[in-house]
Amino acid sequence: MKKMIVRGGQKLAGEVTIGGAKNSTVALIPAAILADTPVKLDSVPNILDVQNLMRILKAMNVESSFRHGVLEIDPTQIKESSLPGDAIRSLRASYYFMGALLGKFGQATVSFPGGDNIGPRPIDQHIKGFKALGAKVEEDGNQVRITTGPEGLKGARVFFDLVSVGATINVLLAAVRAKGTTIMENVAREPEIIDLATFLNNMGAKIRGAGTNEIRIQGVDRLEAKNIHTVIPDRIEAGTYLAFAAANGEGVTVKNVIPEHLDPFISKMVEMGVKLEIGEDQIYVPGGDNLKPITITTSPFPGFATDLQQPITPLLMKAKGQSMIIDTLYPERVKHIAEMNRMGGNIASANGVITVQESRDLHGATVDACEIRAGVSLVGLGLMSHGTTVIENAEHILRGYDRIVEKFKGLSVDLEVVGN
Ligand SMILES: CC(=O)N[C@H]1[C@@H](OP(=O)(O)OP(=O)(O)OC[C@H]2O[C@@H](n3ccc(=O)[nH]c3=O)[C@H](O)[C@@H]2O)O[C@H](CO)[C@@H](O)[C@@H]1O
Ligand SMILES: C=C(OP(=O)(O)O)C(=O)O
Repeated sequence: MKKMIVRGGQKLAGEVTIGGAKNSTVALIPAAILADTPVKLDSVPNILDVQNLMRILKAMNVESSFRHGVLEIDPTQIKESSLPGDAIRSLRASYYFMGALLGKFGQATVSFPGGDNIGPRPIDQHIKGFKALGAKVEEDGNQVRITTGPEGLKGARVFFDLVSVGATINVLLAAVRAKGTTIMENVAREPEIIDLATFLNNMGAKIRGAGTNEIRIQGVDRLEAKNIHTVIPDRIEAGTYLAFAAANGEGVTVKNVIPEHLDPFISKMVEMGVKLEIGEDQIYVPGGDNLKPITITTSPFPGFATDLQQPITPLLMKAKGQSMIIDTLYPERVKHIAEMNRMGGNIASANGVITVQESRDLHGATVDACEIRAGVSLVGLGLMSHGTTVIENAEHILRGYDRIVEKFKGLSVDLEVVGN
């Protein structure tokens, strides 16, 4: 188990450069197996999810190498094989191999994925989409087996009952090489979906409408990578540093940001009274005082991201009065609350509403990361507290935060990761 040691009372100051988006990268890597040529991705974050995806690729005889943010993947010798269950279970996005393998071979056998423990995470909409394309889906214990007849996948119209990032991406991956046209309605509009569509279109795919609520895909026989694809900046990592800089900073510039991807988050910070200076691709945070409480309701993009409700919580704890969070996507995403209250917080959750009171007397404690965003929010709170905070199960944070120790060092903050 890895532990993160956070010494309280350290202020963030200086610059931090945001890495490539985890939630793009974890879709782009499975998508790479659809290519008939080697693929190169740039601005890839150095995170555990990438290492685990590389292990899954290796099991399929797909060689990959990762150096200085460049990930090279050679899927030309790919073989259908059984995939390592521990790697599959270590991250959510391993379920994208269902769509990608289905697109490539017309069949896939993949274990149920892992990912953050943030409440129920069904995959019924993914399965609905695969079935609409003509696949047969059987669940056998912990495995999902998806097959097609000799005809393979056939383009179809799919209407999703709810907006799901994962289902949109998974069905898109299957449809890219299906015969004919697929029309997906009520799809997610997250920037990471546009990034994936851009990557695939540059290889010859015919995907239109990514970023709107209807995507049309005309299946193609071949995909060839001609250029290196640069992953978009991680808006969740950016939001995390912006919130921590406002809560506990003395002037921080967050670089490599697409401010439009953070509109609802930025407007909530401004509503609190944080005086952000927003440039074309960077945001300066002078630190925040006399903050007003706010109410946040999470929703699919372009709404306030559920992945940022926990990272903004340390900032809400500085506001004068009670803030409220309603997480419509994951009402049970509350693992951080007990841990923060052990550090002197006063947070409660009832009937789907999280209430966050101002907390002045925060102190370090031994706490559990629980999951990626709960874990990182404890880093932010630890820095605002007296004494030392030890965050156990820090692997959760390292799943998705690129070179976090190095980045905090660049902000004059000394974090330590210990253990194996
Ligand atoms: C790797 C990745 O990109 N992860 C993100 C992705 O997760 P993920 O793709 O798993 O999240 P979804 O967008 O699918 O989930 C949205 C909501 O739909 C529900 N649902 C989803 C699929 C389904 O078949 N049936 C169903 O009921 C979920 O329980 C949830 O309440 O989007 C989430 C919501 O923005 C983010 O928190 C995650 O960081
Ligand atoms: C929930 C998240 O990730 P995943 O879907 O990979 O579990 C997240 O990034 O906040």
